[in-house]
Amino acid sequence: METMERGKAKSGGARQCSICKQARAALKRPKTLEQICRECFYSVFEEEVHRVIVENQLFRPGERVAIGASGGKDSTVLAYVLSELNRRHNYGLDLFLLSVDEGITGYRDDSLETVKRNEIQYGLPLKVVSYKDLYGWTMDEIVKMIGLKNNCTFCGVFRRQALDRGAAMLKVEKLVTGHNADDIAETVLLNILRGDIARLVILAGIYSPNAYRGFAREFIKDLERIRPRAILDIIKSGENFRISTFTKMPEQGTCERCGYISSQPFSEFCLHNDLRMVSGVCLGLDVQKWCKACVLLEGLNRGLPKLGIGRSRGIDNHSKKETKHMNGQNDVQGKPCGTLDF
Ligand SMILES: Nc1ncnc2c1ncn2[C@@H]1O[C@H](COP(=O)(O)OP(=O)(O)OP(=O)(O)O)[C@@H](O)[C@H]1O
Repeated sequence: METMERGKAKSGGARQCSICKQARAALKRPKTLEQICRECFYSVFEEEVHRVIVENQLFRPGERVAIGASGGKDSTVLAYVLSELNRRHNYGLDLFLLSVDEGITGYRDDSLETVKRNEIQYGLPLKVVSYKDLYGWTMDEIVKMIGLKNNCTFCGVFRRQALDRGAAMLKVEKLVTGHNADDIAETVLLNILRGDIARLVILAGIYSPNAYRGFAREFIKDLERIRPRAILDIIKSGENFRISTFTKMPEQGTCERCGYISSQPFSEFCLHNDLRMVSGVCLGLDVQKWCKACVLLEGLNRGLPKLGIGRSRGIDNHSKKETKHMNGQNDVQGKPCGTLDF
């Protein structure tokens, strides 16, 4: 969104809001190219969210809905807008804040303070679930064991499942998370760049920042500078993709170990990656239908943290050593190991 500071410099003076025709315009909306004031922006934004909720029949009266609350700007806006619209339009929803405490000192403990303030401001009950309680590990402890390189995989997979588990504890029918247009456009672009069309359809996952995403972010921000609508158009393209009937879509199942959602059974992962699979036993584990969180956790608990972290080109020596160590034998055939990205 372009603020009027830049616009003013170009036009040489402040403009009037094109909606109320009274206040000074504070920003220019990329979506409509209108120059509008702060108050009018709030009301059109809230009205648009309401329209999306109604047109897509996102909720039913009486439903229990959890808001994934990280304490960041997106979920704070989401918590505010949803509680406000629920009250204003009588949706009849029972709203809750749900926070996952990953156990990252100096980061999540700070943002949880914001969520606690939201609990009071919006009068929404808060449930906090922690990695320590759910998995027995904090992210700080995981990083100590595995290092900085692959920790995003643990954080992302555990967070996704922790939200599912928190939602089950709250007995909610729905869980909503906050995503801004930049994030969604990046995700569309990344999925195209990775050739991951299945993900493009479901726009799945709460992604953690990584270097590749950083490049995608810079690229779309550059595009936006040249053409303000670029971000919205990337999203539109993502929404309008037609998937060929040959594209294999991820199947959702239930993890046989923890009972939560798994989008690709670990047995399939073993087969795809040429790991020996004999009647449901892969790497000595009975992993016929394990979710990725369970595989990662098993790796941590066995002191084999790279178990379940796939590589797209060849299996590295460390992983080979780990899998040998687990079985005492040559269970891994040393063939390429695909990226495990649920
Ligand atoms: N620790 C968490 N606890 C609860 N919900 C979370 C947590 N982390 C992420 N989410 C949910 O997933 C959404 C997207 O998370 P992401 O990590 O992409 O952060 P973000 O885009 O910076 O959002 P935010 O500004 O809300 O942190 C958040 O808006 C929130 O709804």
